[in-house]
Amino acid sequence: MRASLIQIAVDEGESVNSRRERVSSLVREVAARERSGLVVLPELWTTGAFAYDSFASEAEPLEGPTYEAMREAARDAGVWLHAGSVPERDPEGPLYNTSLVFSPDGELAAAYRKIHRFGFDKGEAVLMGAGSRLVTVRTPSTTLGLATCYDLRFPELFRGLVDAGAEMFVVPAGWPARRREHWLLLARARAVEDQVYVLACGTGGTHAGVPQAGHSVVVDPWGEVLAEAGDGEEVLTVDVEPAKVLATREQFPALKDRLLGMDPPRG
Ligand SMILES: NC(=O)CCC(=O)C(=O)O
Repeated sequence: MRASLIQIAVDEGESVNSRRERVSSLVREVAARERSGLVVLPELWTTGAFAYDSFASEAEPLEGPTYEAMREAARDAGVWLHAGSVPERDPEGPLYNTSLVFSPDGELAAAYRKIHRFGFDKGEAVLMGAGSRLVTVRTPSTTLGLATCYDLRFPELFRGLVDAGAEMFVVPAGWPARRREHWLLLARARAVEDQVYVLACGTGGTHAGVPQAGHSVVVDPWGEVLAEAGDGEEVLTVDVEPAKVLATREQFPALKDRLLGMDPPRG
């Protein structure tokens, strides 16, 4: 299975509408050129993950303009498309940071509302609601497990996805350059501890004064980095072998040694 991650440069000089059109074209071009079966985009690439001031004004209903543009792009290209995330406006609730996955016929295969919101007592953490549901997507070749950016710091979420059958974690992000080493380390850690592929797609450029880490990365179930992007806009294409997940788990069956019922400390 061939996967292409499109690391988008999210800069303020480009309007949301222009970026949406540009990214729709890119999805079609990349899928055709690279012959990808799966294309992945980053977190909140319409606004930028740190552009807190524009979350409310650019929020969309689930089936809003980004949904429409991405479903058409997936269908035209005939690919599985993880369209990254959008600021979603729930008519009966708060905003959510919602990832969208489309099948090659342009149907919505899954929507995942980010569970761990970033910002402590400001930013996304106060402007958006928290999702509560783990989401996996079955494709004909593998099962994807969905997570978004800051979720990467919470290993229990990923164990939950493994227990639900995930073999490939897809993690769109808008991670800042200042913590790039955490990003790379955590992507590899999740791959090694859960013996899965990790496809982690970030943003480049600078928005809201926050230079982005870039360095999208694909890690195999042994923790080897198969490809890593630089800082700017870039496409990473990698052939992944879903059978390698089972092979790794058979060769080194650490997941079987999990202790599920440990005693609490005394005292
Ligand atoms: N958009 C995010 O979730 C940012 C996460 C981050 O900066 C970090 O975990 O560090």
